Amino acid sequence: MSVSVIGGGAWGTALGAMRARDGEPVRLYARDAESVAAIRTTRENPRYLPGIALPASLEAVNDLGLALEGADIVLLVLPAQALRLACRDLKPHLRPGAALVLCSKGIERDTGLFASAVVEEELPGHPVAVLSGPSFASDVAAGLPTAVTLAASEGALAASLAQRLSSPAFRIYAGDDILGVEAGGSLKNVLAIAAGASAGLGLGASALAALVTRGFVELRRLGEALGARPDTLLGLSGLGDLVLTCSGAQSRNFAYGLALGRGEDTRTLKLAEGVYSAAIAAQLARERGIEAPIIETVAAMLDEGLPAADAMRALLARPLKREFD
Ligand SMILES: NC(=O)C1=CN([C@@H]2O[C@H](COP(=O)(O)OP(=O)(O)OC[C@H]3O[C@@H](n4cnc5c(N)ncnc54)[C@H](OP(=O)(O)O)[C@@H]3O)[C@@H](O)[C@H]2O)C=CC1
Ligand SMILES: O=C(CO)COP(=O)(O)O
Repeated sequence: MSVSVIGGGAWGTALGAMRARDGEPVRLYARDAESVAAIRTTRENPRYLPGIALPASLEAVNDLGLALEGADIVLLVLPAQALRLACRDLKPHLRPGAALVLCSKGIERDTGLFASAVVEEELPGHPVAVLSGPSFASDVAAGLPTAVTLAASEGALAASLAQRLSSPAFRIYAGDDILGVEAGGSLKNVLAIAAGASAGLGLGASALAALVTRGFVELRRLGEALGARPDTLLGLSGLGDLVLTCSGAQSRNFAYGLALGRGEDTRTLKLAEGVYSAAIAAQLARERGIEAPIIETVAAMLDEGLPAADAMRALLARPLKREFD
């Protein structure tokens, strides 16, 4: 069963390198011809993963047809907002029955859909799984130990993909709660922006712990309202990834919040999926009558220009209440 990776950014390159480390041939599609040329000649992806040597059996290509030729397992590793259009480009080249493993962590802004629902609409008939959990691209590309979740609606598919895609340093736990995995992976990015803003304002480690904990309450409330199972949200793809992403500036979402807190320019920062998911996450919460003040506050900072200091003051000024309702 051959594996192809679509998306030559940090995460696609890291996952391709992880699979190719033991000499397995893996094709990595990047739409940017310069990145492809650089990977082929220097065995590095200088734009997205500088300084990390890529295995020789990872073949970078700029042609979707070639990337997907004979591929039985296709990892889609794209920003959530780019996924729908990319699916339309992939469609004519996909092998019938090829399994699609979705690696985006975000909510489509215009529809409120997670990746699996987008792919269901655009590429019906393909078996679908989602891969998510605490895993920085640079750690995985460097071969450091990582554990993540892979969920598919059929348990047998999840188990076989987990077996096929795991490596000694990349442990994949199988599951069947696609929506739970997607909700955790998307909402933790929004919450990490709040954590970064708190750090950028110099509010200290205690405030950070409070934000992460109360953020997790929101992740659980909204995740469950969207149909996630409680256990999933407590697992690697929920609590696990929230903890990692709120742990420091190695996270792009945390780094984005840090810049907001410090009043720095955010325009040149790397992809932070939470920026694109915050407003729709807040809307999904409102529509379901879910109290999500941290998510609402992040959306207000991003979309209404609410200064980070005012945002944190507003959170602190909320009426006191029981911890658990
Ligand atoms: N980085 C990480 O540690 C992790 C990331 N993720 C998730 O993976 C997803 C991708 O993130 P990541 O790889 O880090 O992001 P990057 O910003 O590093 O890379 C994004 C890649 O997607 C490509 N791309 C964008 N739009 C399209 C398109 N329409 N067709 C083809 N390629 C396209 C970009 O190409 P171009 O260069 O031409 O713009 C680029 O190669 C996100 O949802 C992220 O949350 C999940 C786990 C870990
Ligand atoms: O999803 C990630 C870690 O699990 C990567 O987080 P960032 O996108 O914030 O860097």
